[in-house]
Amino acid sequence: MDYKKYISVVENFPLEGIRFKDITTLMQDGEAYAKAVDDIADYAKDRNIDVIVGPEARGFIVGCPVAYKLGLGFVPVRKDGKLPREVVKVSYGLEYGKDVLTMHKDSIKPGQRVLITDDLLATGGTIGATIQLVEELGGIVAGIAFMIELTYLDGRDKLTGYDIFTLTQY
Ligand SMILES: O=P(O)(O)OC[C@H]1O[C@H](OP(=O)(O)OP(=O)(O)O)[C@H](O)[C@@H]1O
Ligand SMILES: Nc1ncnc2[nH]cnc12
Repeated sequence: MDYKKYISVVENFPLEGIRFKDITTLMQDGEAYAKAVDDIADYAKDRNIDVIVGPEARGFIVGCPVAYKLGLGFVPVRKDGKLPREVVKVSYGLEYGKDVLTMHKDSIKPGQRVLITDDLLATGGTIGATIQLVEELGGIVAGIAFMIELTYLDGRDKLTGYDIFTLTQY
């Protein structure tokens, strides 16, 4: 599928100079959204995944339907102050800011094989922080899947040693 046909590129959002890749137009199209989920689920199938992990908010849009399709659980990674029980925390930088991510301490069991999902790989800050949280809990990052990769930001360089799958690249 030519995913770029369904993704909108918005200039200067949310800041001057950023070319925002908007997946809401892809999600609006049932066939394109289903194909994106199926392609990521196919990638995950041979990787012996126990659980899917995705960061708020767009990581949920990708990870939850993949988890449902594979019959697996989904663990949310959330910004600080959103999860009600004991958490592990990490701070990280993004293409346009800085934030703190958290995960419930009991959400991953040591040795579980994890697929991390998100809509987009930019600088790799969000996924680098998500990997740190998963590994702090003893999880094994068995794969990382994105709909979009912004190759000009070299996010992959922060993720060397991990298996990365992306549906389309800019
Ligand atoms: O590779 P990075 O430089 O970390 O950038 C990519 C991240 O930025 C966006 O999330 P954002 O923090 O804007 O939050 P949202 O999903 O809640 O919109 C996007 O959904 C990725 O998670
Ligand atoms: N250029 C971009 N478009 C959409 N989401 C993003 N997250 C970080 N950079 C982004």
